[in-house]
Amino acid sequence: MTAPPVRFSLPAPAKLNLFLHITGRRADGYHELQTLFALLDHGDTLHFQAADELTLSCDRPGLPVDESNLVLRAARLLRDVTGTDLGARLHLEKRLPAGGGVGGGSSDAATALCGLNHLWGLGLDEDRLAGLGLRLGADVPVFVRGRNAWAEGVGERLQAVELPEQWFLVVDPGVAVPTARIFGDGELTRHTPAITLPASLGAATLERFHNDCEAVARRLYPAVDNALDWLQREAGNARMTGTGACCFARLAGAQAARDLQRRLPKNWKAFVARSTQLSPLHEALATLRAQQDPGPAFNDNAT
Ligand SMILES: C[C@](O)(CO)[C@H](O)COP(=O)(O)OP(=O)(O)OC[C@H]1O[C@@H](n2ccc(N)nc2=O)[C@H](O)[C@@H]1O
Ligand SMILES: Nc1ncnc2c1ncn2[C@@H]1O[C@H](COP(=O)(O)OP(=O)(O)OP(=O)(O)O)[C@@H](O)[C@H]1O
Repeated sequence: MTAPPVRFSLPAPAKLNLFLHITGRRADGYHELQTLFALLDHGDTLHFQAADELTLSCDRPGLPVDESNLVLRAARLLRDVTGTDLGARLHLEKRLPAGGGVGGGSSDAATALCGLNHLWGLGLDEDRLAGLGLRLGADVPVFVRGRNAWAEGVGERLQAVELPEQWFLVVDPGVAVPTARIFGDGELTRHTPAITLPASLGAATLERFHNDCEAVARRLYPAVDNALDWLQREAGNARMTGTGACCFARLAGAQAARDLQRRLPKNWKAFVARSTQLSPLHEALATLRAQQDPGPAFNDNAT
């Protein structure tokens, strides 16, 4: 009799950049940033199953499942650095918009790294996984670490922060914004003065900060311009995340966010999400590990 195949599913949550300041540009062209990452309770799901081969499928037609997909790139990287030849059948349930600034591809990559580390029993620690993640993209480490974070450098210098639980309506303007297109634009503001991490990260503080990529994205993508204008009119505090395209507003609670979602103009897409202290990925990983933990040894001397 053969053992049942090992399988499990893990979330790949979205992020928002609550603000994003560009403070300079390095000699290699990469931009120096200061940003605040909030992890959300909404995202993709990656399904894992032990297998001889390494394969990926996805429920969203059009999203490549070849070597360009960050999930497979993460898996190959893990195989290369550890020398393992184990395989996995991976299936990606895609909810997040690609090129949406909510970190979809990066989060999928982080979930692949953490999930395969577990499936293959590699035992790599968080620092090692975050280091591998950075080789795949600037946004991958924050998802590997799984905490809301203040980020500096090109986004790789992370400091975990406590954020108040907040509800958001995130509008997807339906356009994919290539990150490099925004960072390559001649009109991008690259000299916002550096700030120190504010002592309080409540709504009033955050409203003093902005996203330097917004002006360029508004100019290049009218759908982003419309989404920001609508959110600002309806809710105030409208902001774009990352290099776009998604835009969001902070609402007083779940009900207020859902009410606003119902008032969206026809054919617009949006999702309601809550920021979480610990990434849903890490909660799920802890549950997986607990299921495998045999528990404390039986004590023969107990009365
Ligand atoms: C804008 C953010 O989303 C903020 O969270 C990230 O910094 C972008 O992270 P990402 O999508 O993982 O970006 P990467 O795949 O690393 O980089 C895509 C391209 O964006 C440009 N890029 C990226 C990050 C950065 N700090 N400066 C840059 O100039 C580079 O041209 C790079 O080739
Ligand atoms: N698993 C994946 N999911 C989505 N896009 C992927 C994936 N793997 C590779 N890509 C490619 O990455 C590009 C950007 O996708 P992604 O969803 O990460 O953008 P983003 O949300 O703007 O990211 P960020 O917020 O990190 O800038 C797309 O052009 C897509 O083809």
